[in-house]
Amino acid sequence: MGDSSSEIPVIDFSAYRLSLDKPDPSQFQKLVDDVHNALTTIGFFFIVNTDFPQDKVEELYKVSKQYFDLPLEVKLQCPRPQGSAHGYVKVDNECTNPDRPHGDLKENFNYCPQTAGAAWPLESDCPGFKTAMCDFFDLCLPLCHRILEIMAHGLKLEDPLYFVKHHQKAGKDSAMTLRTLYYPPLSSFKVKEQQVRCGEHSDFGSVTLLFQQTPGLLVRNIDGSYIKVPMVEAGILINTGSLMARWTSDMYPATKHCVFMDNTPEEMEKSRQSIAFFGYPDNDAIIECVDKSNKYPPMSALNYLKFRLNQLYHTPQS
Ligand SMILES: O=C(O)CCC(=O)C(=O)O
Ligand SMILES: [Fe+2]
Repeated sequence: MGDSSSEIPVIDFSAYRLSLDKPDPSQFQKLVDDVHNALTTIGFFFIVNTDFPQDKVEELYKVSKQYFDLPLEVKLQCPRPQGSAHGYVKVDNECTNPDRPHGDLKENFNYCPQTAGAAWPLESDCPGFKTAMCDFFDLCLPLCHRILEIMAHGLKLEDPLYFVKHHQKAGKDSAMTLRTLYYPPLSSFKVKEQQVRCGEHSDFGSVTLLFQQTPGLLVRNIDGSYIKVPMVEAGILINTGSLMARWTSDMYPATKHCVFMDNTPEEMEKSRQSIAFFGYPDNDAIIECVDKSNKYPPMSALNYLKFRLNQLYHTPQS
C-alpha cells in the first residue's frame, strides 16, 4: 500500500469556484484537462478552492453524530425500505460488496427528496438534523452540476451542458441522494470474519461528492492495489459512478473503493464520519453511450438504479 498523496490528484477548482457565475476563461481549460486526466486514470480526485462553506460540513457532522447517538429503536422509526433510497440503514445491514458474507460495520441516513412521504426523525429527537441535511443537499447540487459541465468539456461533447440537462429533476424525479455516514468504534462489536466497515464497491450514479472527517477510505489504483486516501484540508473528493462509466463507454470508469479498519486496539476505539452526495440523472433520462458506440444498450436511469439496488440488499449471512 503506497503513499497515495501523489496518486490522488488535488485539483485547484478556483476557475469555477461557486462564487463565480461563469468559469474564469484564463484557467478553465486547465481545470477541464486536470479533471479529464484524473477521470481517465485513477477515477478519483480532490477539489480545493471551491468556496464550499466548510462550516456547513462541520455542522452536518455535528448534528449527524447527535442523530447516530440516538437509541436504535428511535433511528429505526425511519428505516430505508428495500428498493428505496431514503431513510436509515443500521450496522450490518448493507452489503456494499455483495461478495462479502456479512454486512458493513457502518450506519447511515439517506436523504432522497423525491421519495414521497419520506420519514425523518422527530425534531424533538434530533433538533436541526433535517434542516442541516436539506441545506447541505442544496449546497451540493450546484457543485455537482459544475463538475458535470467540466466533464462534458473534457469529453468534448457538442453540448457542454449535456450531462447537466439530464440532472434537472433533483427532488422530484431523480434518485439524487445525500448520505451521512457513521462508522462506530469497532471495540463495541464482535467483528466477523471478512467483515469490514464498507465493502469494495463502485458508486451507482454519475458523480459522487465525498467529505471525510478522518482517514479510512481506500481507493483501487490502476494496478489493482488499494491505496489510502489522504486527508486534504477543505478538499472534496470526487469520483464517477457506474452509470457514468456506462454513459461514457468506460472512458470515465467507476473506480472501486472501500473503508477498512486497522486492527490495532487504538484504531478499534475510533469512530469515523463521512458525508456523500450521490449525483444521479433524472429518472427518465435515457443513458446512451455519448460516443455513439452503443457499447451498452440504452437504459433509463431509473431502471439502472433498480438493477443496482437489488444487488446491494441481498440478505447478508449471519
Ligand atoms: O465513508 C466513506 O468514506 C465512503 C462511503 C462510500 O463510499 C459510499 O457510501 O458509497
Ligand atoms: Fe462509495
